[in-house]
Amino acid sequence: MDTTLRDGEQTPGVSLTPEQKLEIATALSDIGVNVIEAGSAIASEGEREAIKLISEAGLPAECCTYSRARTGDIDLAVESGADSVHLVIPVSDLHIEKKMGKTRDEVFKMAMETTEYAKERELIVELSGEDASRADQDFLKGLFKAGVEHGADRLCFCDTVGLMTPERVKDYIPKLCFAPLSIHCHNDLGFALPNTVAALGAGASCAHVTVNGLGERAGNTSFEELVMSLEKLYDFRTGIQTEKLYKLSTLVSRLTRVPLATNKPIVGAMAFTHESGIHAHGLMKDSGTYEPMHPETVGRTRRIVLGKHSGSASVQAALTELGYKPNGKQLAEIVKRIKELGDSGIKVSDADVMAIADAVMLLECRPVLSMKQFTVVSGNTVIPTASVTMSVNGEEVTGASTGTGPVDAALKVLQQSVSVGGDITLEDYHVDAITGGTDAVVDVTVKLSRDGRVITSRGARTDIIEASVEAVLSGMNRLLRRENEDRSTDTD
Ligand SMILES: CC(=O)SCCNC(=O)CCNC(=O)[C@H](O)C(C)(C)COP(=O)(O)OP(=O)(O)OC[C@H]1O[C@@H](n2cnc3c(N)ncnc32)[C@H](O)[C@@H]1OP(=O)(O)O
Ligand SMILES: CC(=O)C(=O)O
Repeated sequence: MDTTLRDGEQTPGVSLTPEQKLEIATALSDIGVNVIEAGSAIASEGEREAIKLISEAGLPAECCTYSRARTGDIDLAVESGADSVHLVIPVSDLHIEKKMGKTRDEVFKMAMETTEYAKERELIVELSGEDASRADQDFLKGLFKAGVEHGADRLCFCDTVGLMTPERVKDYIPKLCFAPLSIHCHNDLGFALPNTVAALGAGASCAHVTVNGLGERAGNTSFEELVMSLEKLYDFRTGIQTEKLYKLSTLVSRLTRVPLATNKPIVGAMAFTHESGIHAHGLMKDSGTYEPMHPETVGRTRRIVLGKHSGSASVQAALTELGYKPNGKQLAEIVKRIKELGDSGIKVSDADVMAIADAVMLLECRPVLSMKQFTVVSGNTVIPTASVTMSVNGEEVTGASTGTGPVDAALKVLQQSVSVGGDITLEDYHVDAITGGTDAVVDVTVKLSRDGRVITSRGARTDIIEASVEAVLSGMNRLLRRENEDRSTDTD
């Protein structure tokens, strides 16, 4: 039973429209879920509309609604067209006495009467013990046994605040299977998945799950984690089309506006993403070296991202994927710059890699100019001034210039110092911070022209002045190289 639309929607702040619920229910049914708990008919008009929409959609999955042990709730379940009720009755003394202000006998009677009431209205009844993990197990056993005698089709053991252990589950569950038994676990201590697996191993035949592990507080047993654990670790065929898991997860994340933790198993952004050079190198030889399952099994693809832990194999692979064919020297420089970015605490994005590769590979095109050093002085009491020492066709050239700001000064000194460049004009200058934040990689794009020839080039560095210098130098080199190529053509 998937309860994303009921317990999952009880995640504080989550609220779905009837249409959104139908969209999720359709995806749940399509992936192979048997029972969909669509909501709580008692909760609101919108809930009833959603349950109605889902129950009338003709989905193969059973449409269930949460119901308290109250006839009014059951009436609304009938009105909304649900096939079944998840009929919940508190069973621990804490809940019976403190929350309900009743006795065990009174809740026992409520459970029996409402079970009969629901059965008379032809609903499938899953009689559920709330806070069953803290209940007197003999009382629970008696209530479940009698519930089945009063017509309950299924039973459910709720670990309402996530206090079970797999050991206790194995002890409790076999004694309660008077009818098909469900297990409903919460993840307050991170035990929802192991407790659910233990219950299924101990005789429970149905698991309550939510997509992305949504649900009250720390959530419920995660749908995708349970399915893949059963398939992978227990070699159990769940009947779920696992290759649709990621699509379902992203749909739910988008509609509920609950982002996924990046390290969430199966569906988190990092679940099939690798940065370490040793891992990437191993994966390229055999993906089993560092992946427990093929990403395609759950509808995902592998990603190799680059950072300070990268090695040349992964950088080469990423560049090939991005359409670059660097030579050995260029590759080494790109790896070096990627590691430099990583060392400065920066997450290296694809855009960063492209910008770096563009810059490195353009700079390597038979440079006429190369920078030996540049210095920029700036502040609120000085005129921005830049000085450079460059190699121009193998000769050392130095120069200095002022400007309206440090970037302006740096670009002016480049233009003025390169006599071989002559009247190269800076037509356009554009800055993008690729990753955001003050420590981002700055991507500078410049448009340079000379004698009617216009080219654009880029520089990418964490330092805006360095990026600007790199972009202009790269552009100048391309302009001058073309000019040389033209000259040699003329000579020929
Ligand atoms: C562990 C779980 O996830 S349980 C499911 C939680 N889901 C929800 O709460 C669904 C959304 N809830 C709601 O919309 C509202 O709480 C409603 C419509 C159900 C009830 O609203 P109200 O009538 O204003 O009651 P309120 O929410 O203040 O208190 C809950 C009432 O339900 C009673 N109750 C709680 N659980 C049960 C139960 N399983 N069976 C019968 N009665 C119950 C409480 O004793 C209390 O009764 P009281 O008002 O007579 O004291
Ligand atoms: C019923 C339910 O959602 C619980 O006990 O957690």
